[in-house]
Amino acid sequence: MPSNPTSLTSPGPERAQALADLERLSLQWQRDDDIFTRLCRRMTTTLDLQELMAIFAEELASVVPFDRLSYQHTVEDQPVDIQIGQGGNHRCEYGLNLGGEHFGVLTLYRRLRFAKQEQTVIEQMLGTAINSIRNACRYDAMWRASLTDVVTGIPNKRAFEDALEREVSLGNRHGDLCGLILCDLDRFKSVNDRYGHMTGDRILRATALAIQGATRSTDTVYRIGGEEFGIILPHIGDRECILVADRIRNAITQIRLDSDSGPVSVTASAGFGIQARGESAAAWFKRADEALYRAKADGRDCTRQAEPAQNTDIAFIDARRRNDCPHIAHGSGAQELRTTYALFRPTACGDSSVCGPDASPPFLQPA
Ligand SMILES: Nc1nc2c(ncn2[C@@H]2O[C@H](COP(=O)(O)OP(=O)(O)OP(=O)(O)O)[C@@H](O)[C@H]2O)c(=O)[nH]1
Repeated sequence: MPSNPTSLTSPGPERAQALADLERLSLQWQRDDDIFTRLCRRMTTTLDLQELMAIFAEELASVVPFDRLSYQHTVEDQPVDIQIGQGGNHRCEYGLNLGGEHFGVLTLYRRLRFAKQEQTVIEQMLGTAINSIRNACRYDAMWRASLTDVVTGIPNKRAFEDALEREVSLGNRHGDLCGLILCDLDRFKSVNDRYGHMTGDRILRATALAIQGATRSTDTVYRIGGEEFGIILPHIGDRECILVADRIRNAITQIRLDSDSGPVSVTASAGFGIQARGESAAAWFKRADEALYRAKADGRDCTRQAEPAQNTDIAFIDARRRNDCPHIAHGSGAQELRTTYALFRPTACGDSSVCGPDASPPFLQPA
């Protein structure tokens, strides 16, 4: 520390001395690499709990070896379970609390019992890390809340859109196609009008549960509108998808709620479509939505299948070819592919089996 910080602002030789002290201090700080300072610096570089625990484990292992670190917590009703390393039958367990709030349980395992001195260092390191762990837990809670519907507690429209995009990328890359069911309660406005909004909310919650109960654990259910639900179903074909859509509608029809104005029940309409190769998320959703619209127009309480996708098979073939051809090296989705193909076509590599003139899909026109 400068011997007297106020001399930094006073003219004369005292200021020169204070500046020299300050410079020494800053150099010393930059050189300081004790374990606690380093841990503190590294723990502020991320808000991701998994990364944070990896940093903590790495720094701790450099002073107190251990076989396994386990961190368990519940954020927004969802379990967080991080495991680093394996083995060890002795354990030290720490409940992480700060300002009266709980931020999970961290447990260290080892074949050899932890000595008292080691426990002291572990506790000091946890004391250094706890603020960063708290910040990461809060960030995680906010992030999860932004993807969760407040009425039903299931993932919301934003989560649905992310998931649909993810499925489209996976489907186009691996050819493993998914089903999409859109399910909408019938004349829900009249339920609200007749039984009240609170009962309407209870119906929405019961619907979410009914859909989850009628689908596999690998399927995901989202509330994507007022009384509209989206269900993404991996590894499914047309025939199975219609059965699931009807099973969902049947489960919704079974819902019975008591209210001041008598028992409440609802029906639902559904539209579904299997993702087509090369199809964009927006186009896939639009097909399923049009099918739902037809189900409503056909009198409700029924399921309708989406029309087949347009041209996407050819676009998918082109996507495969694009990967093989160094001249056609970017873009994704059928729409973009057409442009990409048209732009890059004139400079194609000349290998006719990959991108020669004979292989040109008929709908692709030069830009
Ligand atoms: N209770 C409750 N109602 C909601 C919520 N969000 C939207 N709604 C209601 O859902 C109803 C949707 O009405 P409409 O879009 O006319 O559709 P509908 O009455 O179900 O008719 P169809 O879909 O054509 O069968 C409206 O009354 C909205 O107020 C919610 O979070 N809770």
